[in-house]
Amino acid sequence: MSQADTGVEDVDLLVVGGGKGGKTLAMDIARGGGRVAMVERGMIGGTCINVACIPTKTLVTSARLLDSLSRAEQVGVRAEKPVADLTLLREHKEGVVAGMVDLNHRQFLDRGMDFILGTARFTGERTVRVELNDGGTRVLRGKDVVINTGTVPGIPDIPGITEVEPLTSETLLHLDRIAEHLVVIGGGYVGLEFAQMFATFGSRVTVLHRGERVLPREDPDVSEALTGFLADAGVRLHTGVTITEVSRGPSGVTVRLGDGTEVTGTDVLVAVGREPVTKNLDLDAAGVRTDDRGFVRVDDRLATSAPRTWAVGDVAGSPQFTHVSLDDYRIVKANIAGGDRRTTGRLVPWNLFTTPELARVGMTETEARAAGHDVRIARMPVAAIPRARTLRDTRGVWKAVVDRESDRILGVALLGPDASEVLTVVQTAMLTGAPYTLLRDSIIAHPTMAEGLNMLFNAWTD
Ligand SMILES: Cc1cc2nc3c(=O)[nH]c(=O)nc-3n(C[C@H](O)[C@H](O)[C@H](O)COP(=O)(O)OP(=O)(O)OC[C@H]3O[C@@H](n4cnc5c(N)ncnc54)[C@H](O)[C@@H]3O)c2cc1C
Ligand SMILES: NC(=O)c1ccc[n+]([C@@H]2O[C@H](COP(=O)([O-])OP(=O)(O)OC[C@H]3O[C@@H](n4cnc5c(N)ncnc54)[C@H](O)[C@@H]3O)[C@@H](O)[C@H]2O)c1
Repeated sequence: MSQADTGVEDVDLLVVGGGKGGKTLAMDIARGGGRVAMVERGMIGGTCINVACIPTKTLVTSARLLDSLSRAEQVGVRAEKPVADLTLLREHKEGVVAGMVDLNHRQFLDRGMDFILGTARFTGERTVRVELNDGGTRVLRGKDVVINTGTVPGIPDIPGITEVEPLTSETLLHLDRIAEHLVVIGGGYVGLEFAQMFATFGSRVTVLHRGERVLPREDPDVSEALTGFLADAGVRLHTGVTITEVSRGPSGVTVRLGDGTEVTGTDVLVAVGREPVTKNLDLDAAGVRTDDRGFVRVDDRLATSAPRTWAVGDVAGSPQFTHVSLDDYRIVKANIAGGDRRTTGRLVPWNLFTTPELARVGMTETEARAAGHDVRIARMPVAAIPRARTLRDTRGVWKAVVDRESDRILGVALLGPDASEVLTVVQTAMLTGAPYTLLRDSIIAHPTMAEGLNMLFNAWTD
């Protein structure tokens, strides 16, 4: 690393914030011999492994085991009164997270990057000043700079909300207690995953959702099917609500609704979306423009308004999934090297890790019809799949949307056990442009959940 008289350290690549896309790029370029500095303010490995995907899915494993044990006798096993144990749950979650953080840290050092724990702030084009966590400052300038500072939980503008100090997806993971009655504001990904998990752990759970139905981007039949399974798990869902005020009293937190009714819980979780981490970055100094919500403005090459300054992941307004941040890395890596890779038209799968889980890729029926496709719809209960019978878990429904003219698969919604694994098979077929008949007519091993694809693409509703 070169250090001129000015005290500015020059590097080939400067990564600001160590999220999925940024850390992967930093490791890659450092391994190839480039001079790389990555600044991270505290979470080694980023949001996903510390306070988001990994801890939540680690706890989903616990909730699913409890769910399976509640049905143990159906599979010939007696399991006396299984319960969630707070201390063990915490140890389980912290063990998995610590293992991944440690692995990430060792990889950062092994690949030869300068991994800097501190908070970065721009002072000029492609230049940051870093307040080091252990004291002192450094100033770094990159030939290329990648902004990957992520998002944090948003707090809704509801009177009284700050005063009641609501839980967020991050603080709930401290697991100091299993709430007696958890009131969840927002029925999106975060709200629904936590709601079902805590209902299974033994909490009373009430979800208060603004829209007329949860997961409004999904077809109504799919979100209704999911809602039914949440109700079976004990989640009470109120849709179409307006929250007018929140206050804390002797019996807990009271949420007042627009129709005059009240819901009082021991704890309240806000899960109304996430905000970009750009406020204290002084992006103006770098010539980087943001949109009206604070996300970094990028073009479809993930270039910002400043030269050789890129943004990846949540902060760039990309769909908020770790695998998308990873794909942003592929795009920026190619473009830094002079290529022309773009985000336009990429096929993004995602999964909601409820039980059963919802796996999605491509268009919904509603979206496909709105886009002018003449569609065929295939729909099948999971109970039709032999593997589901052997699992004694026949909850769910699979749906496919196919273009009638070309036979190409436009999208699927798979609600059921192991749906997230089966999804990749469909996604791969879609990426190849194959007709649906590929999945209908391939030999798929029996008895697997994927075998259901042979059946789904024969289950036309019209
Ligand atoms: C509860 C929950 C569950 C989720 N589950 C899933 C899931 O199952 N699957 C999935 O694909 N996605 C999931 N997500 C979404 C996923 O976590 C995010 O999309 C992903 O983490 C975004 O990564 P990123 O690369 O944008 O940056 P992040 O991982 O957010 O990293 C940004 C980093 O920048 C650092 N930083 C910020 N400002 C500065 C600064 N000034 N100086 C230095 N460092 C800074 C932060 O400390 C942070 O480590 C979940 C999200 C939540 C909240
Ligand atoms: N399994 C996964 O991949 C996973 C899991 C969790 C989070 N995530 C990512 O994180 C993102 C953020 O998740 P999220 O659930 O916080 O946001 P979200 O945008 O998915 O859902 C928030 C919901 O809260 C509702 N809402 C907003 N304000 C409200 C209010 N005042 N009262 C009641 N309801 C209100 C909105 O209508 C919205 O549907 C997700 O969109 C997703 O990309 C992914």
